[in-house]
Amino acid sequence: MTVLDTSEASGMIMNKTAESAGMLAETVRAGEHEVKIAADNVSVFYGEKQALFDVTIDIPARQVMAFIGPSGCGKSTFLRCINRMNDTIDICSVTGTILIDGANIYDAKIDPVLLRARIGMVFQKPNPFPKSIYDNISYGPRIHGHAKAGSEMDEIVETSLRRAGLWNEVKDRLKEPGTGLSGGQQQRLCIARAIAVNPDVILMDEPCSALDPIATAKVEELIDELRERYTIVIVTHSMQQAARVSQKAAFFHLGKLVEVDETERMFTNPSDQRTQDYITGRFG
Ligand SMILES: Nc1ncnc2c1ncn2[C@@H]1O[C@H](COP(=O)(O)OP(=O)(O)OP(=O)(O)O)[C@@H](O)[C@H]1O
Repeated sequence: MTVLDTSEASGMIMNKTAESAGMLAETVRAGEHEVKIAADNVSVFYGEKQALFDVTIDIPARQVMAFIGPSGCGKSTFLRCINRMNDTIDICSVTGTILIDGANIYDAKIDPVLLRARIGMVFQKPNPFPKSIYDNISYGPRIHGHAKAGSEMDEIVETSLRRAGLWNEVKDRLKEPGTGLSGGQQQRLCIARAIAVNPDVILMDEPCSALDPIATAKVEELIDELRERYTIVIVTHSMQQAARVSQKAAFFHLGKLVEVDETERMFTNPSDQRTQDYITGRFG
């Protein structure tokens, strides 16, 4: 694996260079939303076992797309393909292509560590570092060379916490440990941490499943605000949550992508019987 320097890698992955702008144009369909992520025939194997079958999907920029489907259908597996987290699982192999802004993220020249810095991820359970609130946010920008300590870093920390809707709650306790916050605050801290490295895609794997209804409502509100700036993909078990936060939904079943549509249309008028059965609670 070639290790690229940050500027080269971010250029390859995200910047609208002349080349990627040209490729991007190919991925934009007339009259549709700009495509941010284009997956083509993606299959995933855990050893001999195939978990995902030929998934082809376009994920629009600056919208929220929800991945829904019964347990074990491959939602998280596919989410992890988008930032190459599956690379960290020894027995896992991925075939097919995924383009982000027209650049193939599985290209041999892409360093997955740098890729993951450009694609934020928020997990089921809030997982702040055992560090202060400030250091939770400043860690990423520092190791990726976005800013040094000082006023520049203070500004990144404040902006990230403001965007995550947490600033007013923590501005007087930035030196206290992140783990001392409530569960909902910790999850918003993790979202702020993801935002701090200036990604344009944020992946969320059941981000509210460990939260109470009030904290869930806050995170959902936040997701709605964040879509102005970021492309968000969220795995959720909750149909209500998918309906509340997403504009598009993708329904997976037994490792196959069954249907992708506007969330509202999928929930009122699904085109596949399996989707209909799932959303009406017949299985899953
Ligand atoms: N690390 C792994 N090793 C082996 N098999 C795995 C691994 N991770 C997932 N799988 C298998 O891949 C399939 C898809 O799992 P995945 O976790 O992606 O589904 P999911 O739809 O996200 O499920 P859930 O909603 O329960 O989280 C399942 O059969 C699962 O057992």
